[in-house]
Amino acid sequence: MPAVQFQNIENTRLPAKPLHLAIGMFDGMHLGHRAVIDMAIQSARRSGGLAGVLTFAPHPTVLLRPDNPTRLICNPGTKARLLVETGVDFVITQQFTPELAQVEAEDFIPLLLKHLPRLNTIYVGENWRFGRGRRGDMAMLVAGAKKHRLTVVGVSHVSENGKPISSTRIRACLEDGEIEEANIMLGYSYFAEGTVMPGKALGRDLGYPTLNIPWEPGLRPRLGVYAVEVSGEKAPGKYRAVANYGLRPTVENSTQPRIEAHLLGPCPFTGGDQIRVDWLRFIRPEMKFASVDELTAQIAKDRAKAEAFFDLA
Ligand SMILES: Cc1cc2nc3c(=O)[nH]c(=O)nc-3n(C[C@H](O)[C@H](O)[C@H](O)COP(=O)(O)O)c2cc1C
Ligand SMILES: Nc1ncnc2c1ncn2[C@@H]1O[C@H](COP(=O)(O)OP(=O)(O)OP(=O)(O)O)[C@@H](O)[C@H]1O
Repeated sequence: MPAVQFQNIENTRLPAKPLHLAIGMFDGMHLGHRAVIDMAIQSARRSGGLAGVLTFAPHPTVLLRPDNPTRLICNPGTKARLLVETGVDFVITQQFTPELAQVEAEDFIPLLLKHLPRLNTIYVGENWRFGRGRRGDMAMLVAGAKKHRLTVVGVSHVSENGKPISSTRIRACLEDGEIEEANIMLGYSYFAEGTVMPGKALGRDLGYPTLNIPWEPGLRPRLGVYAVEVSGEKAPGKYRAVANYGLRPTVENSTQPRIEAHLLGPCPFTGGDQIRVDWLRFIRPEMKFASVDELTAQIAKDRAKAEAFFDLA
C-alpha cells in the first residue's frame, strides 16, 4: 500500500494503531535520513503499528531568514516521492507557519499529541533541534516524552569520511562539483528529471546532438560538464552520456540553466520524452569559448573523458 499523504497534522486521519513517527526536514533524503526513517519502519512492523514521517514546508529559513533562505536539494515533488518510496505508511507535510515558529520546545509534544493521540514513538537524529529559536534538544525531547509516556529514539549519526552526513554538507559538495562525494552521502545518484525540449539543433551540426532539459533546482549544482546516465520510461536501461549543465555562454549566454546530454551510443529518446539524468562525475567547469570550433574541440575531449570514466575508451 503506498503511503497516505496528509497536509498538516490537524487533517491527519489514521487507523487506531500505535504511531511511529520520524521527524525532520529530510531535504535530499540522505543516508542519515534513511536511518531515522528505517528505524521507525522496523519498529512499527515489529509491533503492529504504523510508520510515518512528519516533515515541514516551506523550509523554516523561508520565514526566519527570508533574504537568504536555505536552497533545497530536492523540489517538493521529488522529496514526497522519495519519502513514499521508503515504505512508510503515511507522510504528513506540516506547513511551517509563523505560529508554528513560535511554539516553545516544551509545547511541541503536547501539540503532536493533540492531533496524533496514538503517537507511540518519535524518531529523530541525535542532533535534532526543535521549538522556538531551536531551543529544544534531545534531552528536552526525552524529558517531554517521559511525561506523556512516549518513547524517543535518538538515532546516532550516520557519518561519511569521519563527519556526520547532513543536507548542508551535500549542498556544499553539489555547489563544488564534488558529485561523487554527494552521491555517497545521498546513497543514490543525484538526479534531474524533465521533458526533453527542442534545442537550436546546433548540437547536431556540431556533431554532438543533445537531449536538453531545463533544470533549475533551489540548490544549483556547479555549472559544468559531467559524466551522466540517462534513463526514461520509453526505453529500458541506462544510457551513458556526457552532459553540460549550464547557461551556454559561447552560443547564447542564457539565464536559465539546462542540461544538455550527448549520449555516447544510440539514443532512443526524442523531444517530448520524459527523462531522468543521473549525475556521476564532474569533468570540468562550463567555459566561454572564443569560437564554436574551440567549443567543438573541447566537447570531443569531454566525450573522451566520459568514455574513459565508463571504461569505454
Ligand atoms: C559535453 C558538452 C559540453 C559543453 N560545454 C560547453 C561550454 O563549456 N560552454 C558553452 O558555452 N557551451 C557548452 N556546451 C553547450 C553547447 O553550446 C550546446 O550544446 C550547443 O550549442 C548545442 O545547442 P543546442 O542543443 O541548443 O543546439 C556544451 C555541450 C556539451 C554537449
Ligand atoms: N547523519 C545523520 N544521521 C542520523 N540522523 C540524521 C543525520 N542527519 C540528519 N538526521 C536526522 O534526520 C532528521 C531530518 O534531518 P534534517 O533534514 O532536519 O537535518 P540535516 O540533514 O542535518 O539537514 P541540515 O544540514 O539542512 O540541517 C532529523 O531527525 C535529523 O536529526
